[in-house]
Amino acid sequence: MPSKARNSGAVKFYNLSVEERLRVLADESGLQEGALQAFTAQGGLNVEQADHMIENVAGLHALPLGIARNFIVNGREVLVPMAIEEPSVVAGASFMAKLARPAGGFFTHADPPHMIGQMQILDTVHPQEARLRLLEQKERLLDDVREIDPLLKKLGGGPRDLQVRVIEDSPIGPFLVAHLIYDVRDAMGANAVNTAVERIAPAVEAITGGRVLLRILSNLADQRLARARCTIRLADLGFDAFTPEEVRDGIIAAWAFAAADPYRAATHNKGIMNGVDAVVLATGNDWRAVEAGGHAYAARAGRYTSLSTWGKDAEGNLIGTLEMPMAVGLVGGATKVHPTAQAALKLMGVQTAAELAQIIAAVGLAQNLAALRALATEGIQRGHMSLHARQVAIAAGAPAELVEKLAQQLVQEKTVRIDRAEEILRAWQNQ
Ligand SMILES: CC(C)(COP(=O)([O-])OP(=O)([O-])OC[C@H]1O[C@@H](n2cnc3c(N)ncnc32)[C@H](O)[C@@H]1OP(=O)([O-])[O-])[C@@H](O)C(=O)NCCC(=O)NCCSC(=O)C[C@@](C)(O)CC(=O)[O-]
Ligand SMILES: NC(=O)C1=CN([C@@H]2O[C@H](COP(=O)(O)OP(=O)(O)OC[C@H]3O[C@@H](n4cnc5c(N)ncnc54)[C@H](OP(=O)(O)O)[C@@H]3O)[C@@H](O)[C@H]2O)C=CC1
Repeated sequence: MPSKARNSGAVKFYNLSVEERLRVLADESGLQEGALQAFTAQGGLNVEQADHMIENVAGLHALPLGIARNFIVNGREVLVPMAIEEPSVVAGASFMAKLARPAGGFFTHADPPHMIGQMQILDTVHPQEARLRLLEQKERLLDDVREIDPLLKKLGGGPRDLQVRVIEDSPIGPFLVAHLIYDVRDAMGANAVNTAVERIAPAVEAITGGRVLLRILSNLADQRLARARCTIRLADLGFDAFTPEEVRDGIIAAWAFAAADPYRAATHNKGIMNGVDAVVLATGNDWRAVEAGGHAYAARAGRYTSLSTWGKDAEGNLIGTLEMPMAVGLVGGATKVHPTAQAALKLMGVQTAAELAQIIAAVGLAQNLAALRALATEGIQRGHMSLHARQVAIAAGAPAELVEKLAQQLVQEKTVRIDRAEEILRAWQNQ
């Protein structure tokens, strides 16, 4: 069901209580009363459910779930759930989505959900000849794979290609690698792919005369890229004493640093992953898989670099792009089991895994912009630390009724430090 969210920037959402926010979200998304119950402590994952998810369960580990506002993705208003412990990320994403709105928000698309299953083929007498034998039998092998999963076949998924290459230089000498390209539809796809490569391995051994050792999905899902772009009008970039041109050119120079230097690129991409991981996590998807894929893709040319690009268009507006592997699903893993993940998907109103992947790319790009805009102007600490101050106040032992007051005091003093927070608390208690 598509989300009916109206212009989510119209409400000062962050000034509401948690209960009021839930009511606003239900109203904006057109969901039934109670559909977002899973966002509350009473309605989320319980220990009994958790006990069936992993091993040796001893309890639950909760994270804050915030909602990024103002996102327009391909013309549609989207409310974006983000599970993250770090202050200023949700605010930064919401702010940049607001800046992107006048030029239409985010424009995204994604490749078909093609995942790669790898087979490592050892002990062939002549790897190059074995490669050709395998390619000659490609259609027969793909036909065999097609029959493994009738549901996926019915849904329009299944095998798409078999690619074979020889790795000439490895610590154990040359060997053959086959990639089964598999359309996993709305799944992340690890299980379907792993099943398929394990099933066809004996046939691969018979054809090549070799021994198939590893049969496993590759997390470098470079056949399943998600892409997002946005334009920020020059006029909307001015900020404090900084002219729009200074902000734009600062952002471009900050990106150039990441494009050219891996030490900076790691931090730059961490900023992108602040947004990406938070949505991946909120929807019950495997963030290790997305992280591994993203960083491997960033190093694909043999040198680790930025996942995004920033530049200017003919009118001088700022333009940003992000392209990265996005292996996320709507059906498998924890997405179907975790009640909060189910509610998060409903709130976004996504129908396909590809649609979810595109929203995640948009959030990654917005998050990158938030960090670059702050870094290239006032620095990261003012915006970040003023929101971080509440966490420092809690860590210093402030009771709930004093958290906000203490945080404000720390920000005012420009000393967001736990020792100072403890000192202030002691002074208040002795009054
Ligand atoms: C934090 C802001 C947004 C403040 O920015 P500001 O200028 O103080 O904000 P504002 O009060 O003018 O409000 C502007 C908009 O921000 C949002 N906003 C504002 N306050 C809130 C709030 N309390 N709760 C929710 N949303 C908030 C909201 O959308 C609001 O619009 P409105 O709704 O009022 O029309 C800005 O300073 C910012 O974007 N900073 C960067 C945040 C960031 O990148 N955090 C990541 C943590 S640092 C890191 O891990 C990565 C890094 C930095 O190393 C990556 C890298 O190096 O590239
Ligand atoms: N390297 C990695 O990243 C690895 C990750 N994992 C884990 O794998 C999990 C994700 O695996 P995944 O295979 O997605 O999950 P599942 O196997 O749980 O779910 C996918 C299955 O759901 C069924 N299905 C129902 N409807 C659809 C639909 N519309 N589109 C596609 N499939 C549908 C299909 O199974 P059927 O046809 O059989 O009913 C499909 O194979 C994650 O938990 C991840 O952590 C595991 C191993 C390695």
